Amino acid sequence: MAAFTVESPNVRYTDSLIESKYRYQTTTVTRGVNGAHKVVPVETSIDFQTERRVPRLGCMLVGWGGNNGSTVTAAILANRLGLTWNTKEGLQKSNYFGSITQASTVLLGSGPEGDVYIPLKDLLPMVDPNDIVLDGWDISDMNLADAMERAKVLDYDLQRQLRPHMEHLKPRPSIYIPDFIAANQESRADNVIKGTKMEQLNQIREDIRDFKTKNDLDKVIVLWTANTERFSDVLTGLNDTAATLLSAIEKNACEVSPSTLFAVASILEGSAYINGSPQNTFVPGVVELAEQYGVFIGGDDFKSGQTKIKSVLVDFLVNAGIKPVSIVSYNHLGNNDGKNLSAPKQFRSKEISKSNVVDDMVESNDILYSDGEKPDHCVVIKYVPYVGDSKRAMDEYTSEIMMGGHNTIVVHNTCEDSLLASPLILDLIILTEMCQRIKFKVGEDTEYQTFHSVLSILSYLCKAPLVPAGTPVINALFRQKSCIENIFRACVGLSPINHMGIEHKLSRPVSFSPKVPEQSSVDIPDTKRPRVASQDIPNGSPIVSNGYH
Ligand SMILES: NC(=O)c1ccc[n+]([C@@H]2O[C@H](COP(=O)([O-])OP(=O)(O)OC[C@H]3O[C@@H](n4cnc5c(N)ncnc54)[C@H](O)[C@@H]3O)[C@@H](O)[C@H]2O)c1
Ligand SMILES: O=P([O-])([O-])O[C@@H]1[C@@H](O)[C@H](O)[C@@H](O)[C@H](O)[C@@H]1O
Repeated sequence: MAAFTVESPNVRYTDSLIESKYRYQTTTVTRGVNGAHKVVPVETSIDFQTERRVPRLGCMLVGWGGNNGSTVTAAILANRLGLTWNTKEGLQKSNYFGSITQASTVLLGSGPEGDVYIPLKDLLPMVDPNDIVLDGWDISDMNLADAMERAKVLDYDLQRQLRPHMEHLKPRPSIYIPDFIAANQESRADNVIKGTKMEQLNQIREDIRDFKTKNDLDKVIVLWTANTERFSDVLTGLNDTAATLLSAIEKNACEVSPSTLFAVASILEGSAYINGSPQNTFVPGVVELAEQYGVFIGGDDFKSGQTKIKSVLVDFLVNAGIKPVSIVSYNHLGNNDGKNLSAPKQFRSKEISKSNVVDDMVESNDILYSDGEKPDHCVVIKYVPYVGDSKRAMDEYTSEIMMGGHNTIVVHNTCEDSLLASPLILDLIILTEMCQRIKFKVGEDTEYQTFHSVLSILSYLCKAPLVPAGTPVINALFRQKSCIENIFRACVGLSPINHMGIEHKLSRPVSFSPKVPEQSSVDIPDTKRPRVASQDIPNGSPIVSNGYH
């Protein structure tokens, strides 16, 4: 049963669709000749159409046998089986903490009983992670039970219960080109596809088809969680267009990376492709191919830990009128990801994706920063085997405050790297699939369209968000979350949450609910009834409650 239904003349539910007629309001700003801004409020009608049927979804992970791949597989199985396990702190239950779709709530609206929150996953009909069918590739042939043990992420008592469910899961052979990942990975590569690039591409395509047919799936999404590659050169005639890239693959050109081959194979099979690592898989030829085939691509690099905090903290500082001038971020970790990143070219890919994350916030404030001015920003990662997957992140933020003062904030974070990334993998898959079922018709347009192939709504989950050419890159975390929430709200005909709360700020109460029917328009199960603020009284005139009254 749906968690709520919207009663509005602008929203229609059919057996297969949710249709909403929406007024989209934006503001266009241009700079006039005299330098003053000209500001025009713009309103456009948008008809949204969302397919209600949740498909049978499969996901293929590239790097399935790695720490992230084995951990997310274990987490899905443990949740599906409802497993509990003993730890020194007591009994632990399976959960999906860290996933915005599964473990975060959104404000639906307010009513006589106060604010009502529901899980993000209930805003629209989304795939349940427990139902995702998994498969994948790895250059290491280790089965998933052994891979989970190798990863040393999950408690022993949980591993013990999961082993029989994971032993039979074996990654398919993958594409290994030693030049793209660190030389220290070579000993893992015992499960590789031989042949030319064209033959390798065809094998991956065949694998996707095979997985889809054998599991009777409606859709497959492919996600790269394999090792970080070095950046590829982008060259005219090699990978600058879809045609040159396909021809380069036919000619077995060296500079086509394994991840680019996976992306091309997915696109040709009509499967969305997501890049959880920092390398430039999405060379211009891949982007053009995705546009030609109308397939979603998204990335780059999971925004899991230190960078996520940075995209909150710097947003807060700059929006508070405080000027960050030096950001120094140090990391050490001892998992295989850390080992791979100890090689300079692979580290460089990560350094690039971790470094641009404050750009939009800095550029938004020309009181604090002059044109082109940026804070010093230094990113260091060191491999320390002993700490395993338990990543240490240390950050120092130094800012200028009023009248020449300085404010230094130091953050120390210790956390299992793969338990941060696994819920992001789920969100990326679930949100991508959800977006595949949304269509919209803008203004006078007579035909429905889908989102652009470059699925920038995934920015929340990515360190270096990939966006359609010419559109803004947003890194600030709460702007990114609002984007997801408000687009999904629009699909069910609800206006964006604007936090104005005018109804609570009036000196003379007036009714704000002329269209709300007698019975609440929102059907909420009793367990989800909101807590009622004690100061709420029926006639709408609020009692001041600030701790003194
Ligand atoms: N854990 C996090 O918080 C986090 C955050 C952002 C990005 N990432 C990125 O996610 C990726 C995976 O991280 P991890 O900790 O699982 O690393 P990992 O080294 O444990 O796993 C990667 C797996 O990929 C396999 N592999 C390498 N090249 C391959 C290829 N061409 N085809 C198929 N398999 C291949 C390896 O054998 C390994 O099993 C890394 O690139 C990492 O930088 C992780
Ligand atoms: O998400 P985050 O903590 O900023 O970044 C992390 C890096 O700092 C870490 O060194 C790396 O191994 C992880 O894969 C991840 O990219």
